[in-house]
Amino acid sequence: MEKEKIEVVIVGAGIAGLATAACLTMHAIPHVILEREDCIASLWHKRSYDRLHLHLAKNFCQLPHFPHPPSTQTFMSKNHFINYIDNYVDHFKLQPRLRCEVESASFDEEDEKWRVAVQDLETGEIGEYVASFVVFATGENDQMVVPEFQDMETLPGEVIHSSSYRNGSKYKGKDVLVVGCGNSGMEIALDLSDSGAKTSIVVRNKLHVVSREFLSWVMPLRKFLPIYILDVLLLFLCYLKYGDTSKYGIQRPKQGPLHLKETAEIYPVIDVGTYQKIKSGDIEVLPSLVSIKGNNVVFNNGISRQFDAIILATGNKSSVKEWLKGADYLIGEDGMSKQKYPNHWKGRHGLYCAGLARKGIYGLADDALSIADDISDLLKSHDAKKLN
Ligand SMILES: Cc1cc2nc3c(=O)[nH]c(=O)nc-3n(C[C@H](O)[C@H](O)[C@H](O)COP(=O)(O)OP(=O)(O)OC[C@H]3O[C@@H](n4cnc5c(N)ncnc54)[C@H](O)[C@@H]3O)c2cc1C
Ligand SMILES: NC(=O)C1=CN([C@@H]2O[C@H](COP(=O)(O)OP(=O)(O)OC[C@H]3O[C@@H](n4cnc5c(N)ncnc54)[C@H](OP(=O)(O)O)[C@@H]3O)[C@@H](O)[C@H]2O)C=CC1
Ligand SMILES: O=C(O)C(=O)Cc1c[nH]c2ccccc12
Repeated sequence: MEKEKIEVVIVGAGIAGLATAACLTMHAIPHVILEREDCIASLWHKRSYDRLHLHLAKNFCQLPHFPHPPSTQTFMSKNHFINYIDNYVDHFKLQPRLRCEVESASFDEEDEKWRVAVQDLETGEIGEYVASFVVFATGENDQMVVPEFQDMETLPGEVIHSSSYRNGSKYKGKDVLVVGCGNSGMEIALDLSDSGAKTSIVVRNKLHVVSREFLSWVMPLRKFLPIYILDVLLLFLCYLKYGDTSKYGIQRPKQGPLHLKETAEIYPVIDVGTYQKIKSGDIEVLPSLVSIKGNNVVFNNGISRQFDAIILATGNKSSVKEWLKGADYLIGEDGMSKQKYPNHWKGRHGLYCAGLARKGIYGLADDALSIADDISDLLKSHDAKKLN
């Protein structure tokens, strides 16, 4: 591949990258979207389980300039959302370059341009884009977090990460352990149990279980009421619904769910039926996993159990630090935006990040709008200077 000049390079054709491209299209700004996978929105197509429904109501889950029609269900299914993204791409005529991985990006002080090194994963060819602006939209969930447990390799059964789990059909009648009780682990445990697997889940820390409906009542009030009042309201409603969750091995943190989301970027667990199954004993809660010795999995309360399969629902992380160097002022150790919200999206010399502030879909939609507006303003002022 040759050297190619373009105004804006967008890294990642997830929804953040696509939204940014759509907003640039609205400003008629030339750009290219580079995507490592062979499809757009790879997280939704390839790295999520079948029964997934969005946790937030549809009005929090739409991309810029393309609202959901009134007929759309409140909590969209994964397939419905994928369909929406496909329509978005068609509507804005977006044409990402697939199977093209960005390997590095650096700013050339001399000609004040970004040099973005890419590899065509089909041909192995290396190429370069020269751009005035780079937007990285590589996601907060790009790489699996896989813990190493002592002697893990001695387990004869299957061990997979939650991103490879699709449904529970092959686990019927099997003993399955889910490690991790974030939103993925809790819903996968429910799915396994519904599919007839004998299901256990490791809960090693305190967490907030909140109802999806209650959260959707409280979310729109964020504009009018302080978080601590909303947390009191949400926890009161959850208490009426769930009672004291600590009786069943789930202790709530001292601080409220929305406060923790806001200050520590910890997502609450949105319950879609798992808690009832824990209460009824259909799903067993176990403490931290210590080691694996052949068939035996040992927990920190001393008990040891046997499992046919383990699903590691232990989360994901950003990968941007691997290829983007010299931007430590913008990206923290965790590969997420480091600058304070809402000014987290803009770096120096035309560098931007979209979707790395842990603000869900509507957060990345805001990022896309802000970034495209900013690039448009810069280009206009640049043109005005040239004319003067
Ligand atoms: C199972 C699951 C369910 C979720 N549900 C919700 C929800 O209901 N509501 C919500 O608000 N959020 C949800 N999230 C959070 C979710 O991460 C975001 O909403 C959204 O998908 C993020 O989009 P993104 O474009 O930022 O990242 P991604 O969708 O991860 O897209 C990033 C893209 O960049 C590509 N890429 C990465 N590095 C490179 C590189 N070097 N070169 C080229 N391409 C690269 C990747 O292949 C990927 O396609 C969910 C997350 C998970 C894991
Ligand atoms: N329907 C939807 O909208 C869905 C949305 N999501 C979103 O996707 C993102 C990723 O979620 P998810 O995949 O659940 O990842 P998370 O990072 O949210 O959760 C990971 C979980 O694994 C636990 N864990 C990590 N390491 C270990 C270990 N060694 N032993 C035991 N437990 C461990 C963590 O516990 P600890 O807290 O102790 O570290 C935590 O409970 C989130 O933003 C989530 O909200 C996910 C699924 C569905
Ligand atoms: O509003 C935010 O800060 C978000 O990140 C959106 C969001 C995604 N999942 C959630 C769960 C509870 C509260 C907000 C969110």
